[in-house]
Amino acid sequence: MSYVSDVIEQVKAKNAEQPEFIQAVTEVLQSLEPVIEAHPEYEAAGLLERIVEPERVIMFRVPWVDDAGHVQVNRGFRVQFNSAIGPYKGGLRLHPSVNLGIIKFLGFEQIFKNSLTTLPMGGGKGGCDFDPKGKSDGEVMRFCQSFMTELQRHIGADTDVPAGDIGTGAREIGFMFGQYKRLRNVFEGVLTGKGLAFGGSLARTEATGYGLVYIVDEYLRCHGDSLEGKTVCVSGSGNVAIYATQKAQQLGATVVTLSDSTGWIYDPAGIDVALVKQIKEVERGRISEYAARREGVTYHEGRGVWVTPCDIALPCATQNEVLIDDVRALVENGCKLLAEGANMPTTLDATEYLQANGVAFIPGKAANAGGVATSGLEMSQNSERLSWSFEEVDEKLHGIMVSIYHAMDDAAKRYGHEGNYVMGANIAGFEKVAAAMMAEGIV
Ligand SMILES: NC(=O)C1=CN([C@@H]2O[C@H](COP(=O)(O)OP(=O)(O)OC[C@H]3O[C@@H](n4cnc5c(N)ncnc54)[C@H](O)[C@@H]3O)[C@@H](O)[C@H]2O)C=CC1
Ligand SMILES: O=C(O)CCC(=O)C(=O)O
Repeated sequence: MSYVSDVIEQVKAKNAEQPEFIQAVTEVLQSLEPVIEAHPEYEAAGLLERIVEPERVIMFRVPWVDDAGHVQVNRGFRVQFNSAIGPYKGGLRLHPSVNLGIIKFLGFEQIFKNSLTTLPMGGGKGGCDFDPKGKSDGEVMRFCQSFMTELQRHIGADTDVPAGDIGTGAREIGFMFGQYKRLRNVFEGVLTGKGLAFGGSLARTEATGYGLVYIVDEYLRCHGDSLEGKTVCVSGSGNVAIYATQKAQQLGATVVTLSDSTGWIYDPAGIDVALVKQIKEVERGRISEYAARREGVTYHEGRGVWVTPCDIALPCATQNEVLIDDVRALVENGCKLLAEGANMPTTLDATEYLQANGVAFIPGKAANAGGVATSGLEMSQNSERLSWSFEEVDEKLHGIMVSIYHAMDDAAKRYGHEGNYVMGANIAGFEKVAAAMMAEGIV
């Protein structure tokens, strides 16, 4: 058995109840096989055994009182996965499905994604099985204060810098920042995605969605094509989905679908972004309301976005939302490119099917890295106590996405797998982390 297969088996045995973590590790390690073969010193240094084990896992009680006066208890997590190239960095997910395995998969992916940005950020992720949906602002505030009361002792601007993810937007980050400052008596860039009035960066809100479209645009440009006139399917209707839709349409594409956990909409005229923002960001309502308010739109219960014919698919909701039947439909309908806005939205078999059928596949750790890259730019602004203009941040974001495309494309070519961006992104992200871990000794 090869060193890589051996470590994958160890991870499966040790983490049998964490399927998403096993899935992420399997995908990354398998694609690193040629790099590991070229570097026998990695095995001697136990590099892979160390990289799949978080440096620290923190799990804690989050008690809070709801509006009816009842005590509620949730389970909070922070996985500080790898600090070889910088302070831990990664979002906080608030969703009832959150468990240790999901946070570990997200933290593991974050190591390589953050490395791809070229900025000095290690990998981490956290969250809680709390559901902000249907809660009052007061309940969300009391929850966030309780969550931060424990988390604050483990984080800091040079130690670990959390941010948003599913269920954690500007409101939640504001409440958490307020509690951190109150308990630690220090005003520092301990979180990113902050409001503009207290150290947030312009363009961080838009960054993940815009970055996704920038990398797609660079891929198309390098293949003599563009977004002009393309039909695009997007899933989700949160932060990433909204700004990916906006940028794709600004560059001449028509986005015809969006979804949430209850259903999806088809709008052949192209999504009205202002209406989605009103429903999702202001009213915190359901995507079904979009169909009720706009002519010519159909609403479907359940999942099903990927049966819609499109040139480009951008899954922007959650993990494992693109299954084998979905990709069969996409291929059948002539889809030419899938880029992951969400983290690991495509299952392993679906990914392989796309690659085998000539669909370009850009994995999340490259395609959605614009969010954390702009968080890195927010950290730089906080450190120098300055704020850059929207145009300046957006231009840097664009440059980073273009460089990620070429880093992943070059790495795939260097190892003889041109066009395999899963391999390219994993290898390019791994190389810097591996070099740092080797230099830092057995820690
Ligand atoms: N916000 C960010 O900067 C970044 C987010 N991501 C990833 O992008 C994805 C979306 O995150 P955000 O837009 O920030 O979250 P969000 O909370 O703003 O939106 C999430 C969207 O996904 C939908 N969704 C969640 N679970 C679902 C399910 N089981 N089935 C169908 N739809 C579901 C929600 O209804 C919502 O529309 C996640 O995978 C996240 O990890 C990745 C990089 C950065
Ligand atoms: O902006 C950040 O620090 C984290 C973004 C994130 O959670 C992600 O890239 O999945």
